[in-house]
Amino acid sequence: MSVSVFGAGAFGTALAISLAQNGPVTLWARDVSPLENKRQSPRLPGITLPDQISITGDLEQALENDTLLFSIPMQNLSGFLSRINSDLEGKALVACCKGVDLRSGLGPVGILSETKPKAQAAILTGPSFAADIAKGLPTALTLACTDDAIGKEIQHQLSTPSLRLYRSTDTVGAELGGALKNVMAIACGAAMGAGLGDSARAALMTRGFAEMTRFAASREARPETMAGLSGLGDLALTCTSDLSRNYQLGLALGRKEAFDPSITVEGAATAQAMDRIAIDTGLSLPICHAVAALTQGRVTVDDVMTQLLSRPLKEE
Ligand SMILES: NC(=O)C1=CN([C@@H]2O[C@H](COP(=O)(O)OP(=O)(O)OC[C@H]3O[C@@H](n4cnc5c(N)ncnc54)[C@H](O)[C@@H]3O)[C@@H](O)[C@H]2O)C=CC1
Ligand SMILES: O=C(CO)COP(=O)(O)O
Repeated sequence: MSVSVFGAGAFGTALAISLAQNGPVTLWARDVSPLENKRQSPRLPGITLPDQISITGDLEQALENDTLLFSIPMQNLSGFLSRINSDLEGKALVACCKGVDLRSGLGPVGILSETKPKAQAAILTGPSFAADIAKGLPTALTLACTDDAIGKEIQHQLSTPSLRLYRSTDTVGAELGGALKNVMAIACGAAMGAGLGDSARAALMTRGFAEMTRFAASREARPETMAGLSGLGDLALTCTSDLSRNYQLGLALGRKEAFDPSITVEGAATAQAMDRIAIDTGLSLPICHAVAALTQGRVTVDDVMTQLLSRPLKEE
């Protein structure tokens, strides 16, 4: 089966580099010139693309392959898919992005399924920094697809000597884990940036995980998915590493420093999307609510901590 990756940012390029160990890969980019000139992505400087990767800006050509990976930021995924006229029947569409779409409240699998119902949607998600994947460092991810036979094919096709994929049929749980852990990483970064300490971060990670699990249960996701790579695994990575952009945004907010708005930070829009869902459904999602207010500049870290700590005492 042949593979195309759409989106030549850090993650799309890293995946293409890893997959090139298995055979030819097509990498579609909005702007091919930096890739063609230097055989490097500006988002992954210093890492040269292997010859197995063909770069193209021609959407139709890239769509000819059987398995299509979408590494486009979440808030742009729906708009990008609307540019594709074909129904992509018979193809496997693998979401490689994390978040909840602000307009629809859907995750990436939901967007793929709604836009291209004749194709098979799946998601590749879990703890992985693009630079680690591109360097061939060992990484384990979740590949979730509701059709287990197709999931098995994709799992084998996308596993490489350094990228180990675990399979699941719980696409809802997998997409929620990846989306929500970014919100929690902003909260943890903010706590650390404001000097609140490691104990506060541990509390936020744990209560954040409880919030993720509670919301996932309301969507009938499986608890073990939340406890796996796509949930707890990615939460642990993103809430504790300075390499995470979501955590970096949190640090900047906690330190009252500016943050470059061109950097892809999925958790900010996702917090807003989750806050809307919480209002609509009556579910309690206090950390999502706090991060939505914080990233929109409506409150300070001090306000957020006062709000969170003054909530009524409850059972764990
Ligand atoms: N960078 C990382 O370590 C990881 C990123 N991810 C996820 O991958 C997704 C993409 O993130 P990155 O690659 O890191 O971001 P990035 O900022 O490095 O790259 C985003 C790419 O998407 C392209 N793009 C943006 N809007 C587009 C549109 N409307 N049409 C076509 N192309 C468009 C940009 O040109 C750019 O090449 C995010 O959802 C992120 O959460 C997941 C795991 C690891
Ligand atoms: O999703 C990631 C790690 O699994 C990357 O995290 P950031 O988007 O916060 O950099």
